[in-house]
Amino acid sequence: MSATEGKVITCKAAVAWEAKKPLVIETIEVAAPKAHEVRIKITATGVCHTDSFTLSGADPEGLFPAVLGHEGAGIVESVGEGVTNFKAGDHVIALYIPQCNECKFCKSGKTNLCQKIRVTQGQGVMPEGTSRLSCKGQKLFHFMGTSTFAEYTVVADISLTKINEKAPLEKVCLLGCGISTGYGAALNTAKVEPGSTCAVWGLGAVGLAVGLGCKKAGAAKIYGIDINPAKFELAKKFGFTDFVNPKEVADKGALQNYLIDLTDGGFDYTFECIGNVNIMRVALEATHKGWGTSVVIGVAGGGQEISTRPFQLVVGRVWKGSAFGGWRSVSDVPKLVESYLQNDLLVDEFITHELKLEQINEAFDLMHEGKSIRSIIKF
Ligand SMILES: NC(=O)C1=CN([C@@H]2O[C@H](COP(=O)(O)OP(=O)(O)OC[C@H]3O[C@@H](n4cnc5c(N)ncnc54)[C@H](O)[C@@H]3O)[C@@H](O)[C@H]2O)C=CC1
Ligand SMILES: N[C@@H](CCC(=O)N[C@@H](CSC=O)C(=O)NCC(=O)O)C(=O)O
Ligand SMILES: [Zn+2]
Ligand SMILES: [Zn+2]
Repeated sequence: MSATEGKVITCKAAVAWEAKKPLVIETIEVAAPKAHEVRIKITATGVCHTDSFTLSGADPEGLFPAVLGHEGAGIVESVGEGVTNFKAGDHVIALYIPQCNECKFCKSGKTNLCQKIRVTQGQGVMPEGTSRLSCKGQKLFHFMGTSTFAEYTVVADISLTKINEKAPLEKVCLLGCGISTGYGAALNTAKVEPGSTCAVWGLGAVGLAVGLGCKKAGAAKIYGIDINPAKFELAKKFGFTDFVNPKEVADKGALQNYLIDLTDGGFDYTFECIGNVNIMRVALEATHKGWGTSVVIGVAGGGQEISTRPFQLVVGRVWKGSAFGGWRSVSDVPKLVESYLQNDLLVDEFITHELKLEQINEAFDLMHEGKSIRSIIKF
């Protein structure tokens, strides 16, 4: 039994008091876990573009004040009543898509989108309806069921997976979102085939991981498309074979037409990893007539809509979306950790910066300046 079990823990967290404002390092209170909840000591968290998206105010589900962060790993500090699958000391990764194995979605075998606690997760509270986080007497909202920008957090016991203790938590925390998302979008959602041609818009962690997935699937060509050419050299490590900077071909007409000419009819698979609805259209229309598949991964702001001529679909192009790469979180994330430990999945190569919690706003700046792939906050 830990010394803190059953007690409120006072610790540091980066609090998002309001949209569009830098995070503030505060002392917060983290209440003990209730039934079917687990309190974790977070040891490391990545900073994903989705954290920035929500902080920007564009997320219709964005609530403030909140503790953001959803790419975290750590060690179980204590468990609430009825928790049977975790104990203090377990090494874990927090999961923003849970896996209950009981809901209609889990039982369908057709999706990884467990809906057991999705409503309360979107309301920024635990499944029982209240928050475990507070600061200066004020309630803080949870974020994506994880809130990993804090030294301690509380998650539902279905929003957590136990991993091999040999795995370095400050690396494999990235399997809680970006890497798993891109890798799985290629393997599980698109189901890229050997010999195919692929194109990825947006060479952040998500896009680079799509490249890894396409390479694993045996793609013949993997195009990286980004307006920041500084990403191209690094992307070669992730399997990318060719690069296009849209700014450099802007005088050659619509990008999709340019790419269709360049590739003898278009790509077999394309992936949008930016969150830009105009690029989602370009990515769809750059796929090959008759069979091309385009996967939307990027998250676009509230009110944004995608459009294309329906004829694009009539003639066989397929538009799909992917959340967390289609992985069934509790079962699959430990397997991804094993792949990493067996040198079958790159993880370290995504990490460009290691920062302290006090430096978390620098992680957002580095992302916006295009200077980072992933910054890791080490606690
Ligand atoms: N569906 C899902 O499960 C998930 C979705 N996401 C979303 O995926 C997207 C990517 O996330 P990160 O890799 O963390 O972002 P990031 O900010 O690290 O990378 C985005 C990249 O897009 C490039 N870019 C921006 N505008 C562009 C344009 N017009 N044309 C070409 N390239 C352009 C940037 O230069 C940058 O390299 C975000 O929208 C994020 O919210 C992230 C994780 C999971
Ligand atoms: N809250 C947003 C949608 C945000 C979103 O699309 N989230 C992705 C994960 S992004 C991770 O970095 C996702 O998997 N969504 C599935 C879900 O159930 O939320 C909005 O309301 O538009
Ligand atoms: Zn993310
Ligand atoms: Zn479920």
